Amino acid sequence: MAPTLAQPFDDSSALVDFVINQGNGVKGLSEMGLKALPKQYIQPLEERMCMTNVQAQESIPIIDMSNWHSPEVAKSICEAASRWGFFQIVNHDVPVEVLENVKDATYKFFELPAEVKNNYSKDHSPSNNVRFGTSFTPQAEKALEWKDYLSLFYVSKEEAYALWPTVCREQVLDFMEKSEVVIKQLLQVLMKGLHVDEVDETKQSLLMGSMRTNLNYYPICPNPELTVGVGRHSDVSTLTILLQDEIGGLFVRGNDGDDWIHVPPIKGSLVINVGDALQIISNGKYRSVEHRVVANGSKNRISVPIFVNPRPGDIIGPLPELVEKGEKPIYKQVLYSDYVKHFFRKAHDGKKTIEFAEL
Ligand SMILES: COc1cc(/C=C/C(=O)SCCNC(=O)CCNC(=O)[C@H](O)C(C)(C)COP(=O)(O)OP(=O)(O)OC[C@H]2O[C@@H](n3cnc4c(N)ncnc43)[C@H](O)[C@@H]2OP(=O)(O)O)ccc1O
Ligand SMILES: O=C(O)CCC(=O)C(=O)O
Ligand SMILES: [Fe+2]
Repeated sequence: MAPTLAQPFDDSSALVDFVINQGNGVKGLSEMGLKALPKQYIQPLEERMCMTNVQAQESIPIIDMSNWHSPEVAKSICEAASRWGFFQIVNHDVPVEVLENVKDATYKFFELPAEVKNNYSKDHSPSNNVRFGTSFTPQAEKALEWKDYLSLFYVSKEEAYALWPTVCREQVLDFMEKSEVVIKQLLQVLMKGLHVDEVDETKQSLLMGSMRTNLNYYPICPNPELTVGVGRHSDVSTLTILLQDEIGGLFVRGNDGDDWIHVPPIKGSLVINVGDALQIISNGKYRSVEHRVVANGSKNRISVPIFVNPRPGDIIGPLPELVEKGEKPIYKQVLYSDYVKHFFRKAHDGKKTIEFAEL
């Protein structure tokens, strides 16, 4: 029986069929006008956001990039990456219209009919490099997450033109291309902070040899307090460059390890965070920090992260420059694609992914 508002889903397989197999996603559930959250999305108490754990006085650093190569700015970037793992940048070189265009394109993609979006799902997409999905890894999760996404792994412009959805491909390509300048500035400063003065081609390729952009859509949720948009995790990237809209809802783990800090939307800014790959490469000097996204009861939210990564075939481990100076390595050498597969095969579990690389 087709789900209706009066008779939403008779069993779990009907929900999975509607949300995952038919490509309606949580956007489809939200637009049915459900009065209550389906039980599959109810998170255990300990995974729900509790406002008493929010540190309202704290905030992650906001860094003005107009003088990015000055010693003062470089120092604040390196300090933010080691202390917070997260910061926002303003006055960077990515034009504001590029940011606006990619947000509009994200809405355009999610407004497509479910059967069109479903052509990009794991079961139907012509390539693993383009994937429309919902939640994080539904087959491994006890409770699902209230998020739909399109994930685009960049290989070449030609492949993007051939495979990526027409409604968003140019805008995503433009966002990725224009962000490269700031990514290189940040990596140069961060490497200098490790006393690695030259980022040669080999190092550049290790740090930013592959890129993936996700378009995230968090629709209005009937009981936002019972679920999550994205559960606690750290990214597996080197750096993540995140564009969020004006709604808010991203929280970052505070320095004391218990509290959460909201990342307020700032028009024209980009949120930067250190991923596990950079924590490993820097032998723990720069920290990938746990973060999560809450669901919203009255507004749809979008975000567009660019995950800047090593290439899947790269071996990552603490930089030889650090170990040669006598630093004791705390991580082993791992094949990056093995690391990423380990991340994707389990539900979000905070900072646990990095244990895969610990010595
Ligand atoms: C989606 O919500 C998210 C995502 C994130 C992502 C954070 C990141 O940092 S993404 C950066 C990922 N790294 C790369 O893209 C590096 C380059 N790519 C690779 O190394 C490979 O493409 C691969 C990702 C390792 C996939 O390798 P492959 O050999 O093709 O193996 P598969 O069998 O296709 O995939 C393994 C396993 O992972 C699942 N998966 C793959 N890609 C994605 C994806 N984009 N989104 C979700 N899940 C993906 C796939 O389903 C497979 O699982 P099975 O159970 O089917 O075996 C952060 C937070 C979020 O909420
Ligand atoms: O939507 C956000 O603000 C963050 C999403 C996120 O953490 C991710 O996609 O890895
Ligand atoms: Fe993330």
